Amino acid sequence: MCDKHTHMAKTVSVFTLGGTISARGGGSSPRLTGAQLLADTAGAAPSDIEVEVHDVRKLPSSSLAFEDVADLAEHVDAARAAGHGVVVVQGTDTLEETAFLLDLACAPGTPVVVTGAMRRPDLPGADGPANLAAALAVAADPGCAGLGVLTVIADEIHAARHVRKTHTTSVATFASPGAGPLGAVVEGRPRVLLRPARPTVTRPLPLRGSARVALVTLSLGDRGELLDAVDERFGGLVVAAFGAGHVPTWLVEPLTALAARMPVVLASRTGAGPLLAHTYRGPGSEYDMLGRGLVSAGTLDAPKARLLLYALLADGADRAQVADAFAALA
Ligand SMILES: NC(=O)C[C@H](N)C(=O)O
Repeated sequence: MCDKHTHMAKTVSVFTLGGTISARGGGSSPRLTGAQLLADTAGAAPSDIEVEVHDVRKLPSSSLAFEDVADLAEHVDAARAAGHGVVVVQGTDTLEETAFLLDLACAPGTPVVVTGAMRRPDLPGADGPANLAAALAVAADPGCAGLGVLTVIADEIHAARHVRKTHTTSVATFASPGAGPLGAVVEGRPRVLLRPARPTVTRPLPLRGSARVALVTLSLGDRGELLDAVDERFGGLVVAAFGAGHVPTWLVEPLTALAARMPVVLASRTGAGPLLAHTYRGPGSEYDMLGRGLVSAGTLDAPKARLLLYALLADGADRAQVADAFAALA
């Protein structure tokens, strides 16, 4: 339990990237700065910490790129090397992806928390100030270190590896289907109920290389035209397959051919639960496809599987290293 204020980190570094939390007027007025966001927490944040604010980007999170997160990871590493807790403030649309990339890229250290808001700061019931105050409380608490990168929204603490945006407008949009939250912020204090069984990666993966990884989500009647386009353009592929890892019989051969040329990761389009390994055995089943050289995404959803494959390939991983990294997370 990290529910005591007695061991607070003295300083928390806040890095802002943009998002709805700062989008006063929906983009018709200048974005709120990090300093303004902090002022709006109006005493709800812990009073016994120093906060350093750095406005790093001013973007909707749909326009964040790998380079932006690579820059951010360097800021985060530097802040943690100085012993600071870290809060990243950004849009919710890709919040889980930034959090997971930081989980892959940053060495273990002080707590790192990603937060944002669903309601603009000029709308009634704006959730940004409460989310930022709760995120600061978690980032300042050394008892919340060692949990991997976290998200804090609507008073829930989630692991980057499992959290997803699950609703277009609800302020309680973030959930960890199949895993559940790690804890909650109650009366301004973090309470951790669960700790991850293992770290997300054993070695931080730099995000500075480049790799092209496609994500193809299957749907009924897919004839495989997008798979044809993958071959020339990409160095890796994630297939978001049906259910527990199933593809149509007519895509078995095209996927097998692709898997002979590049790492192909088999994920589920359902967004929750593990990929199966041997429950179904017919053509196009998970057993069939994994036997044909596809790599199981395990419990990673398809977008996160794409990020892990990207980070591995950008780091120069070969096929065996890709398979090992996914197996280690399963
Ligand atoms: N709630 C939000 O922050 C959504 C916004 N479009 C973003 O991700 O930047």
